[in-house]
Amino acid sequence: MNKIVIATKNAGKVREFAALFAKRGIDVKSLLDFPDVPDVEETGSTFAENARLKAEAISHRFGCPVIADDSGLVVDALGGRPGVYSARYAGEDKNDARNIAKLLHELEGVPMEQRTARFHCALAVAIPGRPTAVVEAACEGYIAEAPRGEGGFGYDPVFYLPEKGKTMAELTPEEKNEISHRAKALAKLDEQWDDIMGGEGRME
Ligand SMILES: O=P(O)(O)OP(=O)(O)OP(=O)(O)OC[C@H]1O[C@@H](n2cnc3c(O)ncnc32)[C@H](O)[C@@H]1O
Ligand SMILES: [Mg+2]
Repeated sequence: MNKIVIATKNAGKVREFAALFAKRGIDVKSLLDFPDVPDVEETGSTFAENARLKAEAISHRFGCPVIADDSGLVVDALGGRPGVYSARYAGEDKNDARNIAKLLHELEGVPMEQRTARFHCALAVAIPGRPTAVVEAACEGYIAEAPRGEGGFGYDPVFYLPEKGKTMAELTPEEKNEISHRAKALAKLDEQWDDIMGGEGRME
C-alpha cells in the first residue's frame, strides 16, 4: 500500500487524515510514530506559511514527501483571533477545554448573529527537490454559547453548523469528513495531486 507522512503530532488530525487517505488507498504515518522528532516552530504569520514550514522541515529531515496541516479557528467578532494561535490560545500546553473556555468568555454577550466564524486549513506538500505546494480551504459556522457533543477534537464542541443544527462535535467522523475544512483542502490537493507528486507519490 502507498504511504504518506503527515507532519503532525495532533492525534485528532491524524485520525481524520487516516480516514480521508484510507478512501484513497493510502496508509498514513505521522509524527506520533516518530516521537523523538522535535516540534517545528510555527513562526509564520499565516496558516499557509506555518504549513509550509512544518512540511519542509520534516521532509528535509526524512528525505521523503511530507504533508503538513496548519489550521485554526477565525472568529469575526474577535478580529480573526485566535487564528494561527488557535492551538496555544489559552497557554503553551495546547489544552482544548481551556481554549474553549477562553473563547466563550471572550464572546460573552455577543449575540448569535455576530458569532460567525470559520475553521481554516492550509495543507502543504513538500517533496525533496520540488517546489512546495500549498492549498487552503475553510468551513463556515458560528460559535455556540455552550459546548455540545463528544466527537472530533479542538474547538469542535463549540463550532455550530446551522445547516446541520449541530456542532461539529455532534457529527459522526464520516459526516465531519464530508464537510470539514481539512476534507475540502484535501479535495483541492486531489485535483493537483499528479502535478504536485510528479510521479514521486508512490512510497514504500
Ligand atoms: O502543529 P501540529 O503538530 O499539526 O498540531 P497542532 O495541534 O499544534 O495544530 P495547529 O498548529 O495547526 O493548530 C490547530 C489548532 O486549531 C484547532 N483546530 C484545527 N482543526 C480543527 C478541527 O477540525 N476541529 C476543531 N479544532 C480544530 C485545534 O485546536 C488545533 O489545536
Ligand atoms: Mg501546531
